[in-house]
Amino acid sequence: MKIFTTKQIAAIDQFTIQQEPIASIDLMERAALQIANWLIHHLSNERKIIFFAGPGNNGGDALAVARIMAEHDFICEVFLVDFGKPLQAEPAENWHRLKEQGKVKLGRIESQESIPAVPDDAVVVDGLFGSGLSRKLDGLPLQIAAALNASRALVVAIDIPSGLFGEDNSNNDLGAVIQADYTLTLQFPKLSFFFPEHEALLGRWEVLPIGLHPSVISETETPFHFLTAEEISDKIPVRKKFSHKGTYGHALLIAGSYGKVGAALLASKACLRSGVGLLTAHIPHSAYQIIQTAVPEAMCSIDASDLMFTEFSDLQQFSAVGAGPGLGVKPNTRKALLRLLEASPAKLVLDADALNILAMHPEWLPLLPENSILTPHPKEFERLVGPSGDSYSGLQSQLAFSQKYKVIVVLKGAHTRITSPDGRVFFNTTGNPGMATAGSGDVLTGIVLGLLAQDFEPLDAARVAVYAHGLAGDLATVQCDELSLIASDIIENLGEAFFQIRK
Ligand SMILES: NC(=O)C1=CN([C@@H]2O[C@H](COP(=O)(O)OP(=O)(O)OC[C@H]3O[C@@H](n4cnc5c(N)ncnc54)[C@H](OP(=O)(O)O)[C@@H]3O)[C@@H](O)[C@H]2O)[C@H](O)CC1
Ligand SMILES: [K+]
Repeated sequence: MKIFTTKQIAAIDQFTIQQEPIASIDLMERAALQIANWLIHHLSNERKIIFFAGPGNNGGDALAVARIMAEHDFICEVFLVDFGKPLQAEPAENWHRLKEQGKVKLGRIESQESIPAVPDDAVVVDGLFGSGLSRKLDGLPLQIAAALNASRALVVAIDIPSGLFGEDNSNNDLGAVIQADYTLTLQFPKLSFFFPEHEALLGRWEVLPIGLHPSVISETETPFHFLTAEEISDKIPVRKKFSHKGTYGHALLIAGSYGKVGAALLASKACLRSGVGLLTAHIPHSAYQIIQTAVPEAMCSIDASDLMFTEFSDLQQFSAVGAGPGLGVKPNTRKALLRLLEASPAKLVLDADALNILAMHPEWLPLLPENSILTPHPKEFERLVGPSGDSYSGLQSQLAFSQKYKVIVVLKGAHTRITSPDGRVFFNTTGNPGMATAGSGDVLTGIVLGLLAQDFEPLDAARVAVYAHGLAGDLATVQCDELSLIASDIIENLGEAFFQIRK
């Protein structure tokens, strides 16, 4: 699904008003009804709701929601922030409707002294600023945000917590932003919702549809997307009756070293659970019995070294190669990785120590075959590209790296993000904090490898693998607390995850 910038959303909004057609006051009412409906279903009407309304349409939404909630017998109080200019258009009309209704206590905030005390058991609806925020908070809005952040009331933000920009917050002061417990965002999540440092500002966020016009949504281009099952399900082919294991590719996994054989084991199992026809695990001699016993479905290619990866044979027979989990970074392993890059496998996924070796030898980066998939966690990514500060800047570095070396980068995290050499970005929406556990990344590498070997387009392999990996992790928590989740649980649930994606 597409993620639009706040500027694009305003344009889509205008198009909807003209083409549907719908009056802008009625579109605001539609948004307000959605928000009010959510609040009515999630809150007790014994809790007082205090609305803070700003000068723009975000404030207009808040005024309309207060009126609707009052009709449903909620105790509402509204504070309009007075910026010394009269309200315009839809916000002015909603202020008028609220006064006419006469069910809501109305107040104005003109200075710090008139900021009301907020009881701990109240609910605050933040309608100060939304997607029209033009500068970071200062003066009175900053004082209001500080007062709300100091209170223990539950805060629900309309569209976006006031003070947070929809995209680039690299120059923002995040301490000045209103900290919401819930963010009810209209029609589309904003780009900044996918960045970890904003988690505490957004709380839990939900997207409420307001019926913006489908044709303009499909015509408006954006590089930013989030992954949904609907958009990837057709990438997973239905198996043909007369197919055989040769139809589904032969993967070579180069993984494990003495003391880190588990990484090879987890990646092998995950690869096999992802539909590959044949898997050869290239492992040090000492890992042979372990792998043959624990993963009897895999064939083994045994390194001359007892301890680590130092050599490989002809790559001709393999449809995809994966390297990295548990390899270590010893000099002989580094040399062998260089030879692997020089052999230029057509489909390649690199993870963990393979990436650490690349960070030690950035001069090898140009050897990466086009459309190779790299799956770093944030620390590995930082070793590769250097520190990049906030997430927005980090995203720019990730895109630049993908474009420079023509590779797909899968940066693992709460919203794992995939950048492609053509400039597109995909954020994942599955997964949970229980997956921050040893071996979870090895499982992802195995899935990517399994899909690549079956001849998935590399970008599709990355997208399906990331989504399925997260979904399997989510399914694992149905029976098991996040705290107890281990990487093997993700593998156990892969079958059900693929099943659900296909549906
Ligand atoms: N399509 C939709 O999603 C719909 C969204 N709706 C709601 O509309 C807002 C966006 O409304 P908009 O009026 O464009 O913007 P805001 O309400 O966020 O605020 C703009 C006004 O605030 C002033 N402003 C901006 N930043 C500051 C600041 N830091 N300090 C003080 N004042 C500020 C701005 O003044 P300027 O000087 O910048 O002109 C404006 O006066 C969206 O978020 C939704 O809630 C619709 O209701 C339905 C469709
Ligand atoms: K807001």
